[in-house]
Amino acid sequence: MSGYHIHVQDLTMRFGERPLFNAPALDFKQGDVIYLEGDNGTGKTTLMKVLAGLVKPSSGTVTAANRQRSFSQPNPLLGYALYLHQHPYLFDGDVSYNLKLAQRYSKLPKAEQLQRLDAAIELSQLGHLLKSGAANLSGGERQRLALARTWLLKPQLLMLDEPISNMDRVSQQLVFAMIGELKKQGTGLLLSSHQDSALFGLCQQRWLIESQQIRVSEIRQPLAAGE
Ligand SMILES: Nc1ncnc2c1ncn2[C@@H]1O[C@H](COP(=O)(O)OP(=O)(O)OP(=O)(O)O)[C@@H](O)[C@H]1O
Repeated sequence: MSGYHIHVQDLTMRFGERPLFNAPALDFKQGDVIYLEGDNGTGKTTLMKVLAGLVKPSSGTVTAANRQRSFSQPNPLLGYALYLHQHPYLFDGDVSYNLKLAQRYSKLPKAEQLQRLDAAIELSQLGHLLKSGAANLSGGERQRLALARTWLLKPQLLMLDEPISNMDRVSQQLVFAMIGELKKQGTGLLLSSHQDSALFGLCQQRWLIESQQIRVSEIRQPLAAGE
């Protein structure tokens, strides 16, 4: 396997006696844009946490390509695919502080970091709120800030949990545009939703959790004019 690639084999997940889902095989890699669909409580968040290495599956293997277990990194999945929670955690302090703190974790060259910071502020339309306390932001603004922070890191694999749920149209459009830009940059994206969403139009594959099975299917998008 070359590039970033998570491979899942013979996965089962249950909590106590209660089965949640199983999947014979799943692949999530750079360039993939996957729509993860399922009703409330079917296990979308849990699956993302399994792929992020935050939750151990009941059985099966989850492998991160080219990532070795080591003394300093006993769990090769941690930090491999970024996972953005539906209710993201923000740090005390203003918007600018939250962005700068994220930038510290960037491994990109300085010039690219600064370019991405400008782009993140522009795309998330947070320029007028840079000095506002993160705690005072609206729900949509919080989501935009969380995605802007993630954007700074230029992730190879990114999982977004219900990224446009409970947002007004303006925030939805901004987040949609940011996700579209990440797609153009080749970031592998796994986007969860419990309802029909405009995000479906960006995706090439669907993982549907239904009847405790994860079913994979290809999505054939209509060709845009000129294609
Ligand atoms: N640590 C846990 N222990 C026991 N049960 C859990 C645990 N985590 C999640 N669950 C249960 O597993 C089920 C799936 O939860 P999960 O959050 O993954 O679903 P979801 O598809 O993301 O739901 P939603 O669309 O409502 O966000 C839920 O019934 C939840 O209560």
